Amino acid sequence: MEKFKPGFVLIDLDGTLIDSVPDLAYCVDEMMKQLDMPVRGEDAVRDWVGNGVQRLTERALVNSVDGMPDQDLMDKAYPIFLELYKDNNAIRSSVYPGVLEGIKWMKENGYRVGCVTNKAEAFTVPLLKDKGLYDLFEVVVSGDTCAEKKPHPMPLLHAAKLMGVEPENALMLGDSQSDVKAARAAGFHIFCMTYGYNHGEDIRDYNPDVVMDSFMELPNYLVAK
Ligand SMILES: O=C(O)COP(=O)(O)O
Ligand SMILES: [Mg+2]
Repeated sequence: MEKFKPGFVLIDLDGTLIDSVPDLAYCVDEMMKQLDMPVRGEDAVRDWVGNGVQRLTERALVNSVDGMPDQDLMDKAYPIFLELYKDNNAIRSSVYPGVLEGIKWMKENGYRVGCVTNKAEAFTVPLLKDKGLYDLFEVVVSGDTCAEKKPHPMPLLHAAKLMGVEPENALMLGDSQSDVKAARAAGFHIFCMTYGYNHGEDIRDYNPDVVMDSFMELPNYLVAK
């Protein structure tokens, strides 16, 4: 692929910037204990992340990526999860190796960067701040910023509009099929990370433009200053 210089780079959070599963799994399992139900563990939770905390709670309750719990159970469980995650969203989570270096390289080379996530804003902002990432982004679009979440293109188009950049001139960095679908529908270029969460599937099967093992590989595809 020929190197290019997008006018804007929009980066996914969970599974791309930050390994947030340890905190999410802790909260899922504490919730399950409070409900007198079996704990689910990190491996299961890793396959369920990517569609927001409400969908994660539903999946934990039914112990499957598909299906819906009874509304009564959900009404009991979801406030428990939210309360737990409020105090446990940046404790066990960590920034992936290479992320800071990659973003620093982009900024040194004149790139403008933003963050887009399906995580609700009440959790997104404190997590990015705790990990020292928040100030790197010109725009942060959370799961409840727009009427639709990824895989819908709306959050990406919203970010591009705020930045005054045409979608065809924008690049998304993500980890999941929702990122690929949202980027394709919005007209963004899309690079994906191999290390993230994609419901247990290989992200290569979703044909992003580029697949990378680390943000350190960005200079292989993006033009330097
Ligand atoms: O599922 C979530 O809460 C967020 O996931 P995302 O940051 O990968 O969009
Ligand atoms: Mg993700």
